[in-house]
Amino acid sequence: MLEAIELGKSFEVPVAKNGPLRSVRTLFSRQKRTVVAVERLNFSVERGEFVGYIGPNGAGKSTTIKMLCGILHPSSGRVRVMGCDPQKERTQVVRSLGVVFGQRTQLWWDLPLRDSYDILAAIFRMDRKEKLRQLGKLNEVLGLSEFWDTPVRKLSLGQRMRGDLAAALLHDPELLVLDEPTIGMDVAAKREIRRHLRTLNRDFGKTVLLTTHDMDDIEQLCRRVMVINRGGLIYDGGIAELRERIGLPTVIRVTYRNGYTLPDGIAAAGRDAPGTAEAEYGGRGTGGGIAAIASAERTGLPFRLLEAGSSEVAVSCNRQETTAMDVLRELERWGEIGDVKMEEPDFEDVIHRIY
Ligand SMILES: Nc1ncnc2c1ncn2[C@@H]1O[C@H](COP(=O)(O)OP(=O)(O)OP(=O)(O)O)[C@@H](O)[C@H]1O
Repeated sequence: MLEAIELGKSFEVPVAKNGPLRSVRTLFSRQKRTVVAVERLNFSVERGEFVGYIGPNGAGKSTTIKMLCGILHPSSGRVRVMGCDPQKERTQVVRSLGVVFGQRTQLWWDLPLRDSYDILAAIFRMDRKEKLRQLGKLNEVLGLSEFWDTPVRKLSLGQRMRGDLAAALLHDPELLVLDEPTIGMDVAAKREIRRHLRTLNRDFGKTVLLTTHDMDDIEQLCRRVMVINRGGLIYDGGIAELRERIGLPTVIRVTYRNGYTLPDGIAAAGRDAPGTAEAEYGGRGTGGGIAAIASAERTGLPFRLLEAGSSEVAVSCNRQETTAMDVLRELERWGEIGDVKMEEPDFEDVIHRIY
C-alpha cells in the first residue's frame, strides 16, 4: 500500500557566511553544502495498519511524508503509494491519499466550515450526492454538524482538526497520513481526536501513518512504530517488543493482606545495602518505606527490591530476563497477596533511550 525502497533525499544549501549582512551574503553564496535528510530508507505499510513514524527533530519525518505526497522528489530510491509513483502518477496518488498537517490547515480560514467542503468537492469533481453521502458518513464519526456553519478561524483547535480530518477524507482515500495531528491540544481534545482516529482505522478501514512527538498518541493508537534518526530507520516493529528490547525495568507493587516476611537472604542483603543501615528487616511487615534495599545480584532472585513498607513491597525486574509470573510466584511465598500493580516503563523513557 505504501512503500519506500532505498529512499533518499538530500538538499543543497548555501554555506553560512559570517560578518556584516550575514544572511544576505549566505543567501547569495555560491558555496553549497549537502544536507542528507533521508538516506536508504526501506519500509512498507500494509492495508489496515496504524503505524507510528517517529524520530527526534530533524530526523527526516516531514521529508519522507513530502516525498509520499509528491511534494518533494526523491534524490535516490523510490516511493510507491498503492503501487503508483507520486511524481508521475500524481492524480491516482492524490485520490488514494488524505494528508493532514497539524500545524497548517487546508480549510478556508474566513469561510464557514461547510464551504471548504464545497470547494474541495469541486476540486475532486465529486457530484452533490456523493459529497453529501461522504459528509454524512464523516459527520457520524467526527460530529461536524455542531459547528459547520462557523467560520474556520473561530473553531477551537480540536474542532478545526476534526474539520481538517474530514477535509482529508472527503474524497474517501484509503490512506491517511497525519503529521502532528494533536499538536497544541489540551488533554480532552487529544483524547477526542485519538478516539476519532481509532474509529477511522478500525471501523472505516483507513490505513494510517502517524507522525508525532506525542508518545501517548503512539502508545494509544499504533500497533507498530517506525523510528527514524539521522535519515535512517533504527527500529521497525511492535511497541511491546520495543519496550522489551530497550529493557527498562518494570516495577511490580504487591500489597499483602496480613503483612509479610522477607526471606533471610533478602533481609541480609538489604541490611548491608548502602544508605539503609538504620533500616530494620527480617520481621513481619517491617514498615517505614525503605528505598532501594536489595539488588538482584545480592539476593540471587530475579528482581531488585525497591521498597518494603508495612504491607506493601515494590520490586523491579527486567522483562527480558524474567516474567512477571515468576516474580509473583516468589513474592507469594512472603505472605498472602491482596493486590498487585504493574508499572511498565514510561514509553517516553523507552524512546529517549533509542534516540
Ligand atoms: N527544504 C529544505 N532545505 C534544506 N534542508 C532541509 C529542507 N527540508 C528539510 N531539511 C533538512 O533535512 C533534515 C530533515 O528535516 P525534516 O523536516 O524532514 O525533519 P523532521 O524529522 O520532520 O523534524 P521535526 O520533527 O523537527 O519536524 C533537517 O536537517 C532539515 O534541516
